[in-house]
Amino acid sequence: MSEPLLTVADSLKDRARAALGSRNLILVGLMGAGKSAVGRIVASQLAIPFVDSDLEIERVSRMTIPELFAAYGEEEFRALETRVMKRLLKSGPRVVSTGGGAFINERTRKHIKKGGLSVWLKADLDVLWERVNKRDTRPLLKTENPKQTLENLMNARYPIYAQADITVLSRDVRKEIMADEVLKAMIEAQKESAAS
Ligand SMILES: Nc1ncnc2c1ncn2[C@@H]1O[C@H](COP(=O)(O)OP(=O)(O)OP(=O)(O)O)[C@@H](O)[C@H]1O
Ligand SMILES: O=C(O)C1=C[C@@H](O)[C@@H](O)[C@H](O)C1
Ligand SMILES: [Mg+2]
Repeated sequence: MSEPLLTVADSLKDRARAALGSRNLILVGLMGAGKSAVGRIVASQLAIPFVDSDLEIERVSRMTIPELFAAYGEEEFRALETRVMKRLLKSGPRVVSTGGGAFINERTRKHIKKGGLSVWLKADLDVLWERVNKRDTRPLLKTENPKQTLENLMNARYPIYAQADITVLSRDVRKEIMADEVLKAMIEAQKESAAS
């Protein structure tokens, strides 16, 4: 009896999984880009563990992120984020969705660069705003004009996110489609590095 043919979707997952090897896949980008939502789907497609650094920080500190910011300030939060990220990236493969500021912090960025393949989910202001304005759980956006703050963060941070290994445009399409785009970009990046 002949083997069943692989479907296109299966081969996409298998090829992306092979491209990753034992490295971690680390999603970076601004609040609302879809790191948590898309990362979870990508991990399930690749059949590897998923971890969200914001949730892990909340788990180990037994505090929410707004509580951490209020009690200790951003600097302490960043120090905790660096420690958590270093630990999460020690062994792979896994998909790690980061908090929006993780890749911006120099020490955390070093761990991410060393810890695997980084993917920037890059979105425009309107897409981000549409997603983040529904909840007020992000301390950095508790300002008089949060949309302007988001735009300022984009201007300051986009040149740094651009250092990620791969950039995927986070558009206003279903999360599953975005997850497939991440898998395709992983395969393309592997082809390019094999050719160079
Ligand atoms: N492609 C998408 N289509 C529709 N909704 C999306 C998409 N991606 C994300 N969302 C929704 O937008 C909101 C923000 O997404 P998510 O929490 O994944 O962002 P994030 O990049 O992890 O942000 P943060 O840095 O704050 O953790 C969520 O409610 C999520 O379900
Ligand atoms: O963009 C940021 O700096 C942040 C994003 C969130 O994921 C959280 O990590 C926190 O609210 C800070
Ligand atoms: Mg998130």
